[in-house]
Amino acid sequence: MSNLKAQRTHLPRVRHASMAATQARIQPSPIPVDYSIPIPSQSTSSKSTGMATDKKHFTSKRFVDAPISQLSKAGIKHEFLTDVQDATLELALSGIDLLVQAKTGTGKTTAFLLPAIERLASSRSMSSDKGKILVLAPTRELALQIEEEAMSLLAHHPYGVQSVIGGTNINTEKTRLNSPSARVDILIATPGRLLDHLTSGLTLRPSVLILDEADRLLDQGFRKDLERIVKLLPDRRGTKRQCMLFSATFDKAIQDIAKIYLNSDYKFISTLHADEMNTHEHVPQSYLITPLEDTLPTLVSLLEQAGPQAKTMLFCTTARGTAVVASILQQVSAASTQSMLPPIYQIQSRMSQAARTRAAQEFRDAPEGAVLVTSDVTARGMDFPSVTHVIQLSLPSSPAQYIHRLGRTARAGAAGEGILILMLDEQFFLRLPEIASLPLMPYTRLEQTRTLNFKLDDRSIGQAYSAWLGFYKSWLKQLRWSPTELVKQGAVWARCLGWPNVTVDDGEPSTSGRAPPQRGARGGNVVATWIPPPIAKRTVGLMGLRGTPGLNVVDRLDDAGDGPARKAGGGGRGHGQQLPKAAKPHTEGPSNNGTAHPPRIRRGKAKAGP
Ligand SMILES: Nc1ncnc2c1ncn2[C@@H]1O[C@H](COP(=O)(O)OP(=O)(O)OP(=O)(O)O)[C@@H](O)[C@H]1O
Repeated sequence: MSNLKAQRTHLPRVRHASMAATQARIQPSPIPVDYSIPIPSQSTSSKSTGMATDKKHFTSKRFVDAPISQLSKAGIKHEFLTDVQDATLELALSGIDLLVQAKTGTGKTTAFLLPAIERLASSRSMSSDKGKILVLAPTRELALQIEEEAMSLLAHHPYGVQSVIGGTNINTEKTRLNSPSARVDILIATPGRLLDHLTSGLTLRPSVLILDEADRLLDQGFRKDLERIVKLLPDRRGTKRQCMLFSATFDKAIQDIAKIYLNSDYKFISTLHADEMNTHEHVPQSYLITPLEDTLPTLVSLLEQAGPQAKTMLFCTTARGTAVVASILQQVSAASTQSMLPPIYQIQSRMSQAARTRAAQEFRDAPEGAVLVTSDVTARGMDFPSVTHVIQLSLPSSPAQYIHRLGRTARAGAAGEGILILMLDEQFFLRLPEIASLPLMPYTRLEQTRTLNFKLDDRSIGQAYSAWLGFYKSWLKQLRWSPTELVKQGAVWARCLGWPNVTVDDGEPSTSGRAPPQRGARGGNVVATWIPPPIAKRTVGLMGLRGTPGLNVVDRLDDAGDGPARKAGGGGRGHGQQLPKAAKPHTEGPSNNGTAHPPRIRRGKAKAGP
């Protein structure tokens, strides 16, 4: 991946040569940056990667000289303020409302926490009110990370912090929130869980309200929750509540919505210069176009080329997709003694919160050599140290999401590299105005891809297939796909994941006069064919795909979630199965990559989210 990284010249089980044959041979080169500000603790190139680093988001102002308390100074681990910290500190201390845009990884968390803590300290209020500073974040992991940073900044203050997030025991949270002796001066929350508390009796009177990743919190997914939360807080006009909204991305529409939360004299601060890209210029960004069938082998080859020392975040489109890709990588890694893959971790919203938190911690602690396969739950705000590579597999959900995901590398002036893998029809993404203006170059360093051996269970393939259809359904217009084409492509993906052929009785008596090799229970020919994974009628309806040919629609999935609900003596997929009436089996597509077909397992409780 890095051109300076040692590359393998020969990969095992070579399948075909250069993917890049049709792409221009342009080598991404980092743009020279200004290193004039001395940062003694950090070098300008990364020893492990040789990649360029960028210190230009640091100022020459020191925290020791900043207008903040000694208690706060004692808790800060950094020497120089970043540009966003410098640009916002005094304004935020004055109590004015702020809308702040600054690049990923430039220290926005300190930029909002520090002045909020200072205002609390200067009020000298030691009341036991909870959540005097209320911080909202879109994901649980981010809320936990902000809590950590708040604890560190509060190390010498007499104040306390608590997070309230979904997926954890709400009663434990309530006990602390109801305890008069527990200090919860800063409350950090995900919107859904905060609403649960507010609607079950928690009263908050925050004097500072902060929205981190504010554009995400104000977009469709969270907007209603946010409106309800604000209604459950005291009317802003009757209080002197300060509101601060931070993100790396704010489009015009979101800026307009943001005004609802801000006083009319709010200040908009952007540390992005007018002609500057929203991503870091020193991060080489490249894209790789591949047929859908080659996506997984390409991905594995990329990861192997990065080598066992690379610390990579690999973003997938859906939670179910993340789970199958993680499983495939784990199997590929375990199966080959020659595998160059480092340990594989996984985070997605279908996992228990305990497993998510554990995976995040393990990946955070890995000094180098790890892959975190993840859905968008870690796309924003997460500050994993030393991430050398960000790979985005298939379409990001928006240009803003591309920027946030890429921002998981090259943080705080460190080095990094981003690679976007798109299938052929997804190339329109590169032409979107916000993306076309970025320094994205064709990736030309992939020499070989290889054949993969893995096994996924029916349930996982079925779920990933269904999630895939759901994800791409919302991109049909841009992909120029009809619903039928979507279903056809979904079948290709299911085959890539190893959904195998079955033998069916076609119900047709032989007309050839010759005896068929085998007769089925319906008296017809037993033939090998391919039937897509079953998908519940209700899901098909919700996706707006009712009546689309090529789906294997069933009334409902069985308990295992991997086949039609079985009645005595029939249904289900397997040897000698009858063709479902609604199913038009799709028989094209690649071979199943040599995958086998293990037993079914029970399906867990359904949860929503990436
Ligand atoms: N003044 C500073 N000097 C050096 N490092 C800093 C400074 N301020 C913050 N950092 C470090 O920079 C990293 C990124 O900070 P932070 O997570 O707050 O960035 P961010 O701007 O919020 O990023 P994102 O947009 O991805 O949420 C963290 O590891 C943090 O400790």
